[in-house]
Amino acid sequence: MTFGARLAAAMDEHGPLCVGIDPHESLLADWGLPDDASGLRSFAQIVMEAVGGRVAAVKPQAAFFERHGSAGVAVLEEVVAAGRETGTLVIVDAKRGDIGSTMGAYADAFLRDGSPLAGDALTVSPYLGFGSLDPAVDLALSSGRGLFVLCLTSNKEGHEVQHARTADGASVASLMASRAAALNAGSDPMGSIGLVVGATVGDAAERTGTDLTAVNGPLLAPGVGAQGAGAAELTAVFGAARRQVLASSSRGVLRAGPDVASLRTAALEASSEAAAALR
Ligand SMILES: O=C(O)c1cc(=O)[nH]c(=O)n1[C@@H]1O[C@H](COP(=O)(O)O)[C@@H](O)[C@H]1O
Repeated sequence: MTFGARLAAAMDEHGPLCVGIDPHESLLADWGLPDDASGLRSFAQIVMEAVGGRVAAVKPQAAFFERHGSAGVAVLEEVVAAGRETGTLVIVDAKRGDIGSTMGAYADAFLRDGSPLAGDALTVSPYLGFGSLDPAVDLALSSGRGLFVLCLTSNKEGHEVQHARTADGASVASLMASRAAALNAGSDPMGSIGLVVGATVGDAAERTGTDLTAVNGPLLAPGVGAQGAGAAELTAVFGAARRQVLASSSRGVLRAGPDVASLRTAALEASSEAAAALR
């Protein structure tokens, strides 16, 4: 089964929410955990116990694991394995992007069957040119995995690049979206090459001429919760494309920990809110 089909089924079953696993130093402290690999492991285990099998997806943010060195990367591998065991899709948020030949090695690490870091999808940056992602696109599609390509990001600096216009007047963001659309053409219920479009971006899709409905792929929408976006923003930003959206919240949910039951309640509430906003 393709990633697009598996994600559509998971969203139907659990609601359109991805819980971000971002073990910030401050969250580890709030949870009474040490800022080392053992604290990271406890944090990740608590999150997976709370939400594994109950939300559509989780999104471990690689940097928070990498900052603990190889022992932290081992915990990221454990999160990938826990997702597989609980039937929860894992989007590894590593935002990789490089020249094609090196991109092949990143693809091998994050998208190859049998690699311990290969979840169900990977976030990638197309700002070395969308074509530089080809090795990742090829391996994702041939292994039943997916990609989320940065398109309109939630940070305030993103417009410098993403809203810029090329010589023929098209915005960079709209070009990224049309490249994803071409890869997803004809897929049912949706393709496996998604985009990242922040829930905080307001009317950026319209202003940049980015046709999100035409993408026919999943739209990962971070920015829910801690960055200020809620139900109203999800509805306004995505409009007719809202059925493709996987809303993503990290700190907004994680703040409810470390109690497993409270964390689970926060995740399920966020999932219901996203479902209502995106219905
Ligand atoms: O690709 C992402 O996930 C991402 C893209 C984007 O445009 N904005 C964004 O915040 N993210 C990630 O989503 C998460 C947001 O975390 P919270 O603000 O705590 O919900 C972080 O892991 C970010 O790296």
